[in-house]
Amino acid sequence: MKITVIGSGYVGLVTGACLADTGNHVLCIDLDAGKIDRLRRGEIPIHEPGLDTVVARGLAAGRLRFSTDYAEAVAHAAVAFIAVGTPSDEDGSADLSHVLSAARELGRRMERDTLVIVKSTVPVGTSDKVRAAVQEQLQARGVPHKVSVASNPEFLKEGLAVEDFMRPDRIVVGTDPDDHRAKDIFREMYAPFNRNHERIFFMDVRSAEFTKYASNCMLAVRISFMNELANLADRLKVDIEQVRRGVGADPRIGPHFLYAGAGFGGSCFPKDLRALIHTSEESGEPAELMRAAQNVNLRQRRLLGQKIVAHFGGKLDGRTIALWGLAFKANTDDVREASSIDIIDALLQAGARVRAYDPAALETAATALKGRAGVSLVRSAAEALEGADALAVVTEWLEFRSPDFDDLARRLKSRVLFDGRNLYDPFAVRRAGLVYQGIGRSGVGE
Ligand SMILES: NC(=O)C1=CN([C@@H]2O[C@H](COP(=O)(O)OP(=O)(O)OC[C@H]3O[C@@H](n4cnc5c(N)ncnc54)[C@H](O)[C@@H]3O)[C@@H](O)[C@H]2O)C=CC1
Ligand SMILES: O=C(O)[C@H]1O[C@H](OP(=O)(O)OP(=O)(O)OC[C@H]2O[C@@H](n3ccc(=O)[nH]c3=O)[C@H](O)[C@@H]2O)[C@H](O)[C@@H](O)[C@@H]1O
Repeated sequence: MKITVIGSGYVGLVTGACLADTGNHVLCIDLDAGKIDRLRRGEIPIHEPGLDTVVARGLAAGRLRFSTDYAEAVAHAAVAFIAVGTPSDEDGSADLSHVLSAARELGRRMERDTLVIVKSTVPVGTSDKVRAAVQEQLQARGVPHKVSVASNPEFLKEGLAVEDFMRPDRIVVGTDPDDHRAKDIFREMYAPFNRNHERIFFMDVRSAEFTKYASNCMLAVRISFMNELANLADRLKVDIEQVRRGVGADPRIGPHFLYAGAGFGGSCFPKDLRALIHTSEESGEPAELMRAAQNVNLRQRRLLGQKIVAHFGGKLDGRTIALWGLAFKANTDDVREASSIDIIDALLQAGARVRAYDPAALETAATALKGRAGVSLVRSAAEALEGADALAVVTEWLEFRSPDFDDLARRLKSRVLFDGRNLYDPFAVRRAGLVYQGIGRSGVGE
């Protein structure tokens, strides 16, 4: 099948590369000429495990191509994904300008009936706006082509994007109920990923759009709930990690996504929560749970910084804090809405100097932290510890999982370890002579 993908970021690039890998001829386009130049050379502009191999295979086979040209995109295929960004607008709603601009560009050039698939995360009703935007252009040109619009939200996780796309737990597809041609295209396109033919959930377009927000917001609420329990556990001298295992053993609850920590970040949970709250309140429905989840998270992102400041009696003048992890989670270079930024701000405000290291996010963090004096971004975990009083671990990268605690105790002047992701055994840390502070673990081994 010939497929065009508009927007070559985390979602568009993974979608295009994986669909090329299963034999389709895919053209990915983007407005960012620098990004497209790098992709043409086989360079991957984001850190995403395994993506380089899939892109290289597609380029070598001639099934994956990159362009900045909408005319080429439209000429290439009668199936076009829109996978551009939908950032938060000032009022929290999803900014649809990129999506609608892509739709207009398509409409300006379409020369045949086309299926437009909205993959970006968009509020209920957006597919209708996309259809209207395309049709308006077609009418202006006086051409009779038919546009069919489907919703196919993406559920991949950064850091596991290729794996998630190749082995999805579900493929949600919203079409007009009688759009059999669109459904056939989806069945054919997703056949290689649709294990046992059980993975595609066809539904109406509005329900598909809503399913995406419902999923992300459900997970966000779950994490905030665990964080709230963790903060209570801290006061009650309970170990939230033992509680997590006990709670997660109930199959009605399940063990995944129950990790308390320094709060959730990234380009999606915070943004999608804001967007659904906006939709909810605009529709006259109070979004009480979602607002609470949002507030808990804003507090949680600041918590580790506050714990550090409190440990040193409210002032960090002359202190240096080592930070391991800047990305919002492991296996990505993404620092959008990462807790590390809130923590760094709290530390700087209290007068500290920060030495921060991340295996993949140094470049993105340098941009995000521009203008903040007092932060040094360093090239290794060991370098971050130089002259440091305490260590704060913010991202759960594999290379931070088993440090030599005796060595840490020798290097850290004040011998304190703040574990923002509950990675360590507090007994082992304390045996090495370090003070241990996790999230919801004050009762362990004291
Ligand atoms: N990042 C993630 O893990 C996931 C993101 N999503 C959703 O997918 C959408 C895209 O997200 P990301 O891939 O993370 O964004 P991104 O920011 O990495 O990529 C978006 C790309 O679209 C390009 N672009 C913007 N306007 C354009 C236009 N008019 N024509 C052509 N290209 C254009 C940008 O230059 C950029 O390269 C968002 O709605 C997001 O909520 C959904 C699931 C997972
Ligand atoms: O719409 C999206 O963009 C994507 O958003 C999330 O994926 P992602 O943001 O890549 O990362 P997650 O693994 O979900 O983690 C999000 C945040 O929650 C935090 N988290 C996660 C799990 C947990 O138990 N506790 C916890 O604090 C992570 O540290 C991270 O900051 C969803 O998991 C994907 O299904 C969805 O497609």
